[in-house]
Amino acid sequence: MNIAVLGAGAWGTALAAQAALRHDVCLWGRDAAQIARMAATRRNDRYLPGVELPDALRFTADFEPCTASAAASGLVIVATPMASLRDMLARVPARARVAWLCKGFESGTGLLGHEVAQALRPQGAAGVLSGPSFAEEVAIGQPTALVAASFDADLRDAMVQAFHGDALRVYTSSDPVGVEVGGAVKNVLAIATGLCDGLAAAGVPGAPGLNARAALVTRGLAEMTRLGVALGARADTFMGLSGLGDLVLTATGHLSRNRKVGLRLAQGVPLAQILAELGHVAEGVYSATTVCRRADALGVEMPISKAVVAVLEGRLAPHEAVAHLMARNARPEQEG
Ligand SMILES: NC(=O)C1=CN([C@@H]2O[C@H](COP(=O)(O)OP(=O)(O)OC[C@H]3O[C@@H](n4cnc5c(N)ncnc54)[C@H](O)[C@@H]3O)[C@@H](O)[C@H]2O)C=CC1
Ligand SMILES: O=C(CO)COP(=O)(O)O
Repeated sequence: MNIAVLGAGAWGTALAAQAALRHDVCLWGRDAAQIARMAATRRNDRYLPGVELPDALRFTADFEPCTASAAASGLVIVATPMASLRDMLARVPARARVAWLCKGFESGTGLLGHEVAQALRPQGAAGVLSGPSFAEEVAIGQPTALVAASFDADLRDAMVQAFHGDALRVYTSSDPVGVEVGGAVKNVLAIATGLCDGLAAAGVPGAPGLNARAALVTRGLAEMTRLGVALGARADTFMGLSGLGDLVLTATGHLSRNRKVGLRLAQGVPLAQILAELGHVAEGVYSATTVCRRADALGVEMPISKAVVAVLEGRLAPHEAVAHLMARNARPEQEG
């Protein structure tokens, strides 16, 4: 299969490297100098240091030829952050089957990826590839399970054909709404668990511990599911790879950038400094406000996400956010 991967960050590079073991893959990046370095060294030292990239992987800074051949009969994968999805979808040829890897809500419009795609390419096959998958592990062939979601069965099959292999298991889902809500909200919740664990590590008296982290993950899953169902998702999607699976990974895994944001905020480091040091996108920082805005519009309660927004905006200190959550009234665990 002919595959174009658009965006040469950590995740685009890792997935392109895996797919290049079996397919003709072209990795496009906007920075011509970085692409030239990658072609010369067969490494991506800026975003995925220490990983040897396969000889067969092609690199280019030339958008049209890379997407034209994949659009004809293959697959185009958008691997940029959410903020650039609209721009990428507008540039990809209309006839292409296209899927994206980004996890978030579009700032400003508040749209999920499939909503952006519906607005820009109402007739086109579009989908999302998600699930618990740190780029660093996928890049070196460590076992990983993903979920390929689309309303279009043909596109789901194409994603399986492209990526299912020895190290990657690709499951399918016809619920892109649920898959996208899971991917977006788990980033916000990972900031929350990072905040808790950061307070504990700092030895703050009465700081939340392991009990609190388990409670955050579980109640976070409940609020993620509430929002998803209100947006038209199936509740059982949230018990799958893109919901519970990715939430557990990102909320507890030390490789998570979103979790790192929470840990560093708990140490009192200013957000701007954290983002500058990170060197990668942490989508939860940009999606948190939108998550709450969409939830408010639907009358969905999301107390953990709201506490994260208050900390990101500097309205609550991390320990105050925890106290705020603990002060909520008692309620039934299951609603409805
Ligand atoms: N890193 C990971 O383990 C995973 C990341 N994701 C998601 O994938 C998306 C990308 O993440 P990463 O690759 O990790 O980010 P990253 O921060 O490592 O790299 C982002 C890449 O996108 C490029 N980019 C940014 N704006 C662009 C534009 N307008 N046009 C073209 N290229 C542009 C940057 O130059 C950079 O190469 C995010 O939404 C993230 O949540 C999903 C699963 C795993
Ligand atoms: O989505 C991810 C793993 O599935 C990556 O999470 P972070 O962006 O928090 O590193």
